[in-house]
Amino acid sequence: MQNMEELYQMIADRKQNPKKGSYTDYLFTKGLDKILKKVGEESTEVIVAAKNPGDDELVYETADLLYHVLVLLVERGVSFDQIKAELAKREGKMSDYKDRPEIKNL
Ligand SMILES: N=c1c2ncn([C@@H]3O[C@H](COP(=O)(O)OP(=O)(O)OP(=O)(O)O)[C@@H](O)[C@H]3O)c2ncn1[C@@H]1O[C@H](COP(=O)(O)O)[C@@H](O)[C@H]1O
Repeated sequence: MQNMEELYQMIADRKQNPKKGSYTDYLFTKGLDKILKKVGEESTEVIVAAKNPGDDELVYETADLLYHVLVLLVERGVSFDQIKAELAKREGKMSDYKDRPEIKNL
């Protein structure tokens, strides 16, 4: 069982120590534009899956999207701790969302 942080570390390790034949290595070799294209494709697939009945396709496509987002973060040098810190900052602060100016102006 792999949690998100472990998967991030595995992907980061692939970048540091490329493994021939690895799909992750293939993405890093292709570069940022290819990774962004995959994130875009996988996002669309999640949307389509969510509109279809049943959970299996949605679960599968969400796992694909999360993996590709983690590859993107590693490629851009954003650490998993940065994401955790951002989420932690929001903890307990988002319940008054209706008072936030950017929401009011929608
Ligand atoms: N979690 C994933 C994971 N999720 C999805 N994928 C790959 O993402 C690809 C998505 O499928 P697509 O059909 O959209 O893409 P494709 O046609 O294969 O590729 P493109 O030609 O579109 O680039 C598949 O090849 C999947 O194998 C993943 N590949 C690797 N991992 C994990 O990443 C870690 C490193 O794995 P390696 O890449 O094998 O080193 C391991 O822990 C793996 O479990």
